[in-house]
Amino acid sequence: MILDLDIGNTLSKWRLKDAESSEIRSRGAVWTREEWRPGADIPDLDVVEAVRISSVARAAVLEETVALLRRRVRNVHVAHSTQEALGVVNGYEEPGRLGVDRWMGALAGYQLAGGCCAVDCGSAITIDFVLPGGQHLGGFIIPGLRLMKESLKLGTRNVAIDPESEADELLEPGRRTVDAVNHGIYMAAVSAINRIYSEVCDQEGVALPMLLTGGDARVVSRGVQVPHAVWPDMVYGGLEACFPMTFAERAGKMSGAPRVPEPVALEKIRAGLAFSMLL
Ligand SMILES: Nc1ncnc2c1ncn2[C@@H]1O[C@H](COP(=O)(O)OP(=O)(O)O)[C@@H](O)[C@H]1O
Ligand SMILES: CC(C)(COP(=O)(O)O)[C@@H](O)C(=O)NCCC(=O)O
Ligand SMILES: [K+]
Repeated sequence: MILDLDIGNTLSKWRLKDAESSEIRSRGAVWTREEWRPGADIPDLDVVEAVRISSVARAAVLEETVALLRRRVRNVHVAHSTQEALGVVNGYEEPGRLGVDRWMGALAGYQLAGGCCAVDCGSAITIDFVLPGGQHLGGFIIPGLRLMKESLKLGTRNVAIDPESEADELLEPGRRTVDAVNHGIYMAAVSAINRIYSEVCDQEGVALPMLLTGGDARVVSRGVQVPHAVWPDMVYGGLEACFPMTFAERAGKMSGAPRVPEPVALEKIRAGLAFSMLL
């Protein structure tokens, strides 16, 4: 079995993948803050022959996790943000400082769609752009939904936005604190994503397919007007592309990859921008 780890600032997600069939056997998540201890809903390492890790947590957490795993597993691969990989050139002045989860998302998005806009709705919401030729432009970072809520200190932190609630419901003025907060942070997130996407596509003269991932992707997806696809395993896709092990991965196939969304015409994006400028 292959154990893939996506260690974020809130949750450490893991996924067990069958090395022969490429089938995903199980998955789970534990809070990143706590030590990464066996038994706490993580898989039995005896069945694991290789581990692939994307981590943005503190170096100490990663070192501890790698040390623990190396005692039990032969192959442990740790992903890093590099100057270039798989045809993508890192747009950061200091490539190593780009969050590894963002780099994994950019690589997976490029392998799937070529040029793309990769949005990861986690502790932070990150929005990255890769041009059709593989040039990563850098991106934008805004607080994630939970962080925005916590910053308000209005005691609404644990009241998540109901992923099943109607999108237009979230456009209504809130008549209770929790609704005022949830509608506000939802609009902040989706408005930023819609506008940033349009501005960058306008600047670069290309309409890019958008791929959405992260724990809040389902909620945010409902408000994103840009044609997009939700790919929960996009960060894992970057690990599969960087460290291909199964037959399917060697053929460039990434688990759970969605059909590439058809962007709207650039003219339409530009018209939308012009109109929003008039408001
Ligand atoms: N089981 C969960 N526990 C905590 N947050 C969750 C959970 N499921 C979804 N979320 C939402 O997803 C976000 C964390 O998503 P994730 O992409 O895992 O973050 P990160 O990669 O930054 O750790 C939280 O901000 C929260 O809004
Ligand atoms: C921006 C992030 C905190 C997002 O991480 P996440 O929301 O997945 O926990 C992470 O990508 C990170 O630590 N980046 C390093 C700084 C940068 O990308 O510029
Ligand atoms: K993430």
